[in-house]
Amino acid sequence: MGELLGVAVLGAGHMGADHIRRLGRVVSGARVAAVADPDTDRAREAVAGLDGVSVHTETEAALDAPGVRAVLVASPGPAHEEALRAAFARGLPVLCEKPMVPGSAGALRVVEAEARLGRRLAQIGFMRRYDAEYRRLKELLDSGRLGRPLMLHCVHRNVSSPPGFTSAMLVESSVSHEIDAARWLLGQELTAVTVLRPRSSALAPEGLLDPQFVVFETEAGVLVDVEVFVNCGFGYQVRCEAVCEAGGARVGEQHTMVVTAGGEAREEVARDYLVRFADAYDREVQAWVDATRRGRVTGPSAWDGYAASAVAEAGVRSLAGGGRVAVELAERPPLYAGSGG
Ligand SMILES: NC(=O)C1=CN([C@@H]2O[C@H](COP(=O)(O)OP(=O)(O)OC[C@H]3O[C@@H](n4cnc5c(N)ncnc54)[C@H](O)[C@@H]3O)[C@@H](O)[C@H]2O)C=CC1
Ligand SMILES: O=C1[C@@H](O)[C@H](O)[C@@H](O)[C@H](O)[C@H]1O
Repeated sequence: MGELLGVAVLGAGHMGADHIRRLGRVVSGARVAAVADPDTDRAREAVAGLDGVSVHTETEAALDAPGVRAVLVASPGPAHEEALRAAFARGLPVLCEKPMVPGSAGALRVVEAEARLGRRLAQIGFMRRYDAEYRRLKELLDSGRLGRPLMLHCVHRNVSSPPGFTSAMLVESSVSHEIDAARWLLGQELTAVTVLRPRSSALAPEGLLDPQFVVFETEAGVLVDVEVFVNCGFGYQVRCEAVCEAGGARVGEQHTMVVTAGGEAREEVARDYLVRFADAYDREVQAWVDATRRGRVTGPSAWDGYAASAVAEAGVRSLAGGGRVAVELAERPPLYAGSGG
């Protein structure tokens, strides 16, 4: 069906390399046209075996490379605002990894820049919305069969944190997924956050507050708790249980194979998000490619990215000893009516 969508990928690290593989070999309708990464060796390694990809050190050079019609941003969060603005300036649709921009001020600047364009160009990489289990949970909650949701209990565990991961990033980077998932599942904004600090694990790097226990309140009085533990050592686990007036539902427990041998049953645990959410990333990127080729923008919006950053920022203030911190959201521009919570 027509010409392949030429994509410029910014950042060829863990996520960028995986998205390059996905665009080049998994999804249909797209090809990698250009890659930008200051580490050109890493970029070249990521595109090995793919034809017709130009490699650059600068964002602008990649966006202006021949054949580029869309952008996938997989650079570190602090580089996202500049990348989004460069894409907007060229009218290029963009799939931007989370967090859209760390910090509410920069995230709001992105929302305002897109609102000035008068049309959506950005989709934010909250892939849980494309995970089969989370989608079933969303459908069940929306059906009303369980009555009104009262609480969500969430678990988010990583084997180990990457170098440079800070205590604030447990909220800004890891829990940003639960913030978006809760807003989406419940169809409500989160209005306050309290971050509690249990004693830190001996497996956590010196000075890292890990684990943390985060409690969100929503505008309709639902409580959402999240255990986030990014150096648990034993596996990647993401779970969510909804407790409603007429029943409950859990996701995230069966995403595995159970091996029975030698008189015992052994359950495999994913090692990381690339394994646990492989299908969700595939569906996310395929949906983005399909919509982009039809001239549409769907999925989590820049407003959803902003709301997640504003909630996370309140969480970081709470983590720093602020107790219960209220979330202040800017007025939602009409462009985003019906978007997210
Ligand atoms: N959706 C998800 O589940 C996940 C999302 N992420 C997000 O993906 C993004 C990248 O994370 P990782 O791949 O883990 O980081 P990484 O550190 O593995 O890779 C980042 C790459 O970006 C490059 N880079 C740095 N500045 C750049 C710039 N201005 N322009 C282009 N490239 C630049 C670095 O040289 C590096 O190769 C982050 O926003 C992160 O939060 C990461 C892991 C999972
Ligand atoms: O987005 C992600 C990482 O950036 C983050 O660091 C991890 O905690 C999450 O599990 C992963 O999905």
